[in-house]
Amino acid sequence: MSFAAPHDASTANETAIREGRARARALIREWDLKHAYINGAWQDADSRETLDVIDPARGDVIGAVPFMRTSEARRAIDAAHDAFAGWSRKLAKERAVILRRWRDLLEAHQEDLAALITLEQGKPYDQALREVIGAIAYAEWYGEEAKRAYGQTMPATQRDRRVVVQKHPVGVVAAITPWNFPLTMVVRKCAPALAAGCTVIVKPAEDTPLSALAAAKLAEQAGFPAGVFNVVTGLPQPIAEALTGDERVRMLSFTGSTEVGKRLMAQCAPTMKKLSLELGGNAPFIVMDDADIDAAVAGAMISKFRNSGQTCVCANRIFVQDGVYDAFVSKFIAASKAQTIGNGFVPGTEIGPLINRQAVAKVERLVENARKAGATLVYGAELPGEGHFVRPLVMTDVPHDADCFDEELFAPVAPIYRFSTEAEVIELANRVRTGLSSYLYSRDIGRIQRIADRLETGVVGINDGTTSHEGAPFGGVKESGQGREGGHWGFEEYLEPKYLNYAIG
Ligand SMILES: NC(=O)c1ccc[n+]([C@@H]2O[C@H](COP(=O)([O-])OP(=O)(O)OC[C@H]3O[C@@H](n4cnc5c(N)ncnc54)[C@H](O)[C@@H]3O)[C@@H](O)[C@H]2O)c1
Ligand SMILES: O=C[C@H](O)CS(=O)(=O)O
Repeated sequence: MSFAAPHDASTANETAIREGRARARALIREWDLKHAYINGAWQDADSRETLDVIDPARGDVIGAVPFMRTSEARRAIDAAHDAFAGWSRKLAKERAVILRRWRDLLEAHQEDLAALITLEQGKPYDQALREVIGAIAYAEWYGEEAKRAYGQTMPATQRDRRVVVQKHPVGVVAAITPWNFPLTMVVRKCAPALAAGCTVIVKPAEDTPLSALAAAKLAEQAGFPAGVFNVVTGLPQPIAEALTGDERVRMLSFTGSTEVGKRLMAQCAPTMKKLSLELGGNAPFIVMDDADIDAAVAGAMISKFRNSGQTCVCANRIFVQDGVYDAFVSKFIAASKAQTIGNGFVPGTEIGPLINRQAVAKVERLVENARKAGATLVYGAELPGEGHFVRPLVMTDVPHDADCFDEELFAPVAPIYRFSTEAEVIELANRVRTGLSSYLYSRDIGRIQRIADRLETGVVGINDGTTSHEGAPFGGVKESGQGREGGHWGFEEYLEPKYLNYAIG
């Protein structure tokens, strides 16, 4: 399968691309984003080796970061461990002030940070800006939450006893983050951890390390003490082995694929680390006969194609009930055809490139498998492609035993499945090993509640294709992970309760 070329390289588009790239590259240059950040110092790899960072839209090198391995990861653990006593003993209010400064700096630089995200990850600029706004929201939330690590007293069961419950920070936290939200995933983990009094070592995805380094630059300016916030760059395994194998690291917070999550879970077992795992999804998007079809199409477009289909909550299986199937399919194809694909810096672009060649190869494999299994490709032009661009693809008649029923497509490819009854679609929706998010379009409140009660996911969008909220407990069940991010739930992940039992004589 070949891939769409970016929309026409008109003068106006080329100017927008040139200016956007220039803005992002100026940030990389002026903030000197070519060193990792350990113990309050910007450091190179011990070997002086570097890893290139690639623009997924153009395929060219846009930067380079230190290729660090075990020794540098150990130095980061030393720093975080040494800094923990001082940071955890600060008043919650003192930590809150620094977090608020970090939030304000993220906001002050939001447009430059968005340009950096578009350059290293490829998403359209307006979506990148929304990502930065999302990161600001998490930093704001946890700057406030820092002061709410509330304990508890409880009625004594003996006259000469009193019980007091306190909350204590877990300790040193390792945070391993994905490439699809290169800034928000860092802030969504580090803000609650830092608010709780933990110290953090971040290992960002090797495809998108620059946003994490930019976050560190602003953390330094915000006043986090040396060793409290560290970023180690490089290929994952040697760094992750050091982080998971060291007993001084008391928690791993990981966002990424279920496959890697399982591996890291096993690596953490010997040192009994606390885990927060935000793993893979495979969202069912359910459209009932009584749904508002136009609203369902609009919601499916957002849920399917946001971030070029590269989010953990993207609709991965679209289920449409018999009575509205033909109407939905024709409207959805028309809307898909209208999507503007190309370089994320061009205003109005809705779909950018996939992150890398492996992602393109994966979607090629899944589409070819579905076609051979009997799926019909009802829209998806065979265009000469370049880079990592994949035009929106709509498939119908997809068999339930096609690989894409169980695997995340992580691309702008929409498999549509027909169903007849509530019971059938609930069984189909739940027939997978993951359970992160799901979507349900209906106007019958009884039907909505009946189905939502039985969907095996951590998040349900009701007549809505997006579900992000910094105060809500985001996370999944089954093989989508454990733990939650967002709100007080995300804060408690980084706290341990301790109860004091007083004999008062
Ligand atoms: N649940 C969520 O909140 C959420 C959010 C974003 C992405 N995801 C999931 O992440 C996946 C896509 O992201 P991805 O491709 O970056 O995932 P990935 O698992 O390949 O990589 C995620 C992170 O893990 C690191 N990593 C990779 N292999 C490793 C190993 N063997 N040991 C240690 N670390 C390793 C990577 O360098 C990266 O930093 C999808 O499955 C998506 O659903 C989930
Ligand atoms: O990709 C995973 C993100 O968590 C999706 S969202 O930004 O939280 O909706």
